Amino acid sequence: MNQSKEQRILNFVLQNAVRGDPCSVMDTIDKYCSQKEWAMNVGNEKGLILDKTVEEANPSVALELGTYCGYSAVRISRLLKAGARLLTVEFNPEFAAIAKQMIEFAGVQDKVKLLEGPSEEIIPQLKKKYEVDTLDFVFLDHWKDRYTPDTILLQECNLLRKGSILLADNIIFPGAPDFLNYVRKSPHFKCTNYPSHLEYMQVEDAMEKAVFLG
Ligand SMILES: O=C(NC/C=C/[C@H]1O[C@@H](n2cnc3cncnc32)[C@H](O)[C@@H]1O)c1cc([N+](=O)[O-])cc(O)c1O
Ligand SMILES: [Mg+2]
Repeated sequence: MNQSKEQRILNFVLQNAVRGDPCSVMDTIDKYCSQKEWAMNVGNEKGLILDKTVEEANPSVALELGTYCGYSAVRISRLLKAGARLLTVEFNPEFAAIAKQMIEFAGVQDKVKLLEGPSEEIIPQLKKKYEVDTLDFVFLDHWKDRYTPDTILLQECNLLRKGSILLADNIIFPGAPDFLNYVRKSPHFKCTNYPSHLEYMQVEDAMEKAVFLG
């Protein structure tokens, strides 16, 4: 059976990146996806906005919705302080298996916990099953129509605290109009827009930061 694109990306990393070096893994994925096959990794331009926001949050506990191949899980976890952890949620078993190998190859497996399943099921389990008190940082990069319901669910589960930072990818392309409307209209969030470009393309895109005000 011929390989999936995600398997080809992983193989290219295993053969070309430096084991235990997160930056090498990120650069190798970006090289493959800009030169050979496009894929929906956050990429290096929006990745720099992600880096700065993670550094601002300096999270002890971070959540990512939509692991895909693990590019942003590697990107985020490489910046975490000692003892901090990233929980990343992925419901596609094939992508989860790829991401697990990507995370291990990058050497960040001790900082990352990959939770396999739909976000709407996992989020309500975070406190009891995964021993989360509150989340310091959340990266939303899963199906765009899940951004709003999951942001509401995070609040309902008391997983956000004053100052929790949400960062959402793809505000312009493919777009998350209802999420943008929701957070910008809500008195509970202070929003900032970061114009950028779609990964590996000269297409406008943006990220939105939404700080929870309690
Ligand atoms: O569609 C995009 N992203 C959706 C990402 C989806 C990823 O998150 C998982 N997922 C989805 N709901 C989930 C719920 N629970 C768990 N995993 C979930 C999917 O199995 C996939 O691995 C996208 C598209 C473009 N684009 O140019 O077209 C560019 C981007 O940067 C993108 O992020
Ligand atoms: Mg994205």
